[in-house]
Formats: sequence, structure tokens, C-alpha cells
Amino acid sequence: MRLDYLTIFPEFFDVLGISLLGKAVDNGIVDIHAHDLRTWTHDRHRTVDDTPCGGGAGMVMKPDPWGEAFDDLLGADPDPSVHVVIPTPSGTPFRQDDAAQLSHADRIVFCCGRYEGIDHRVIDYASEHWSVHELSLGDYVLNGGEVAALAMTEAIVRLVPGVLGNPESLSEESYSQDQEGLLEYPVYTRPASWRGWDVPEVLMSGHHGHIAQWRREQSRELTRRRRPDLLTDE
Ligand SMILES: COc1ccc(Cn2ccc3ccc(-c4cc(N)[nH]n4)cc32)cc1
Repeated sequence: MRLDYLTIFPEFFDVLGISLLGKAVDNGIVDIHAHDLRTWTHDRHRTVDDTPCGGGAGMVMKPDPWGEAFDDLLGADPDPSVHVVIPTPSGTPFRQDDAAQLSHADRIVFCCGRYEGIDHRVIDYASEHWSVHELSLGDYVLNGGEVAALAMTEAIVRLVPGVLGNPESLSEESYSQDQEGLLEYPVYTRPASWRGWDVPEVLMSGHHGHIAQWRREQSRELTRRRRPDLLTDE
């Protein structure tokens, strides 16, 4: 899987060389390239923004640098197997299903905007050539797309075979299908007693059936309290 990031702050993506994703890069499972969008500017000030047509506050990212970056990175031939992900506050919510689908992609290009966003014709042009996903990280406002791209990257790449040491852990996670789409149950480790708090006895019983039942009950109760929207049968 090749991941490209178009951004005016490429250093944001230096962290992808650390930890699990770093190992995935070292193992050749993932190939990461961050690009400074100003590479595709030609004026002395390396300008990437301009005033919004129709007025309004702030600045908008000019289309030209994005178009020239696309030309260099992707060429002009349409290829629906290339996924262009555009983090935006107005996008569809990024969810585990999106991460699962994108984990099968061979190529993903993240377009990280700043200012008040990217000239919409960039999205229109990209949509004619590649598979475009305008995605929101959540209902809160960030200053740009980089943090969202990092979060999406981790959610996507950890699902790629060979990246996680223990793929079994994927099936027991919140939002996973095996977890019936419920929130994950509380987890514990040693010591059995810590600052007056004990590990629930059932988890120390060695009775796998009772433990599984307790975990199911905990997941349902936690989901009922925190995320009733995830419950389908109520
Ligand atoms: C019109 O409202 C706004 C328009 C742009 C911005 C700043 N900004 C510029 C590019 C960009 C890309 C993604 C996001 C973002 C994504 C999520 N879930 N929150 N915020 C924010 C972004 C703020 C607000």
C-alpha cells in the first residue's frame, strides 16, 4: 500500500515512521510519501491561497498547485483504484467501515487542506479521475486536514494484514463486527488489587464461559449508557 500526503506541513507526517506504522514501512507493507504542496507553486512567495470568490472571511487554497501535484503524482489517466481522501468538516463521518474498505486499497492520496478549505474544483477534477472520499473525522473543527489524515491513516493501516502483531485483537475491538458493533468491555491486568481496586473476580476464575458472558454484558451495558445509537435491537 502506497500512501501519499499533500500538505503545506509535510513534517506532520514524520510521526508515521514511529511504532507500528514505522515497522510496516520497514517491512515494506506500507510506502509513505509526504509532499510539500508549495513544491507546485512558481511565485517568489510560493503562494497556495487566495481570497474567496463571493467574499467571506479567510482565504481559500488555489486549485493550480493541487492540479500540478496530481499531474506529477498520479498522471492524467483516470484510475478508480486510486483513492483520494480529502478530510473536511463537511465530509461524511469517517467510520470503521471506511477504514476497513480503504485498508484494501493499493494507493491512497490524502489531500490536507488549510485556511478555509480547498477550491472545490480540485474535488470536482479529482472525482472525474479517481475515487474521491470527502471525510470528516468528527463533529468538531480542526485547523487543517493533517491531524485527520493521521488518525484515518492509523485506523486504515492497522487493518492491513501483517501490520499488527496479533490480528486476533482486531476482532475484539469496539465497532468490530465480532464485537457485534458494541463498545469494548473494560480490560484489566496484574496486580489483582491496586490502590484498593480489585480485578473483577470472574476474570480471575479461569471459567471461560463466565468470562465471555461477563464481557458481553459489560459491552452491552457500556454501549447502552454511552452509545445507545449503536444498539440495534432496542
Ligand atoms: C467552513 O468551516 C471550516 C472550514 C475549514 C476549516 C479548517 N480546515 C481547513 C482544511 C480542513 C480539513 C479538515 C478540517 C476538519 C475536519 C474535521 N472533522 N474537523 N475539521 C478542517 C479544515 C475549519 C472550518
